[in-house]
Amino acid sequence: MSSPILLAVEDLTVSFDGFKAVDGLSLYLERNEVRVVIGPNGAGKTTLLDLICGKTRATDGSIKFKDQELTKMAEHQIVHKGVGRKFQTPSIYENLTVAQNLELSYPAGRTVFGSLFFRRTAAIQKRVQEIAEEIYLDEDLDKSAGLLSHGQKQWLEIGMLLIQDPELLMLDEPVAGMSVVERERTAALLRKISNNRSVLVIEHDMDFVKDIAHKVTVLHQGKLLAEGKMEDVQKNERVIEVYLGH
Ligand SMILES: Nc1ncnc2c1ncn2[C@@H]1O[C@H](COP(=O)(O)OP(=O)(O)OP(=O)(O)O)[C@@H](O)[C@H]1O
Repeated sequence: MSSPILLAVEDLTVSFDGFKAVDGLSLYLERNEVRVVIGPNGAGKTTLLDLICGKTRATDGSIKFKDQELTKMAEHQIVHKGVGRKFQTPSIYENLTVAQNLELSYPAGRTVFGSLFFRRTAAIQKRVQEIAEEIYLDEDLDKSAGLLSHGQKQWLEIGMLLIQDPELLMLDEPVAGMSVVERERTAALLRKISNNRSVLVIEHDMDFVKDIAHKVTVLHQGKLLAEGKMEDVQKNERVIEVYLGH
């Protein structure tokens, strides 16, 4: 049987000119877990995701994904291992349709960029349809992505990651700027996604966090301040002092 731990971060540190944005952090993420990382501005949340996806190099410590060390790998290799990352601003192709955006993200899609319109195989179309249903965009497949609402654009980008079937999906503030209804649908989407993959989310919206988190990790000044179920973390006096009380 495979280990329940999908991602093991141990003693991770990154120092920018002597300033430790992430400082001796350890964190273990299980398969099918939704983990939310919270903490005040500058706590090191985004830097943690940057380290895991290879955008930033660690100064010290280790990041193991399925027992393989990621800290020395290039970003594209990490993607290939099964780690998907969504940044705060959606990076979709606004002048292509929803379907085309998804097709381009299909694992073989980029290599057929030039001949995209001739290579819509049945397998790709089926997968695009499945993903579009999952992200609530199956009725908008032929719509230009630029015409979608802000929330729909966020879902499309999640779909563009899902079509690559990552085992770990990382999202930076996925519901920022979304309406209440869009937030609820995003929570349902993330719960569904985690049936067969792990999700690591940075979020400031506490109602949303309560809705999705199996466990919460609180960072403060690059270090682990608290970790556990949201109901317990909420009662932690230090967490209230540095973050939730504000
Ligand atoms: N490349 C870099 N060079 C120098 N300092 C950096 C770099 N990247 C991040 N930092 C610093 O590290 C600290 C942590 O930043 P980070 O963006 O990870 O915080 P955060 O918890 O995501 O905050 P927010 O909630 O505001 O997004 C900040 O003080 C930031 O200025």
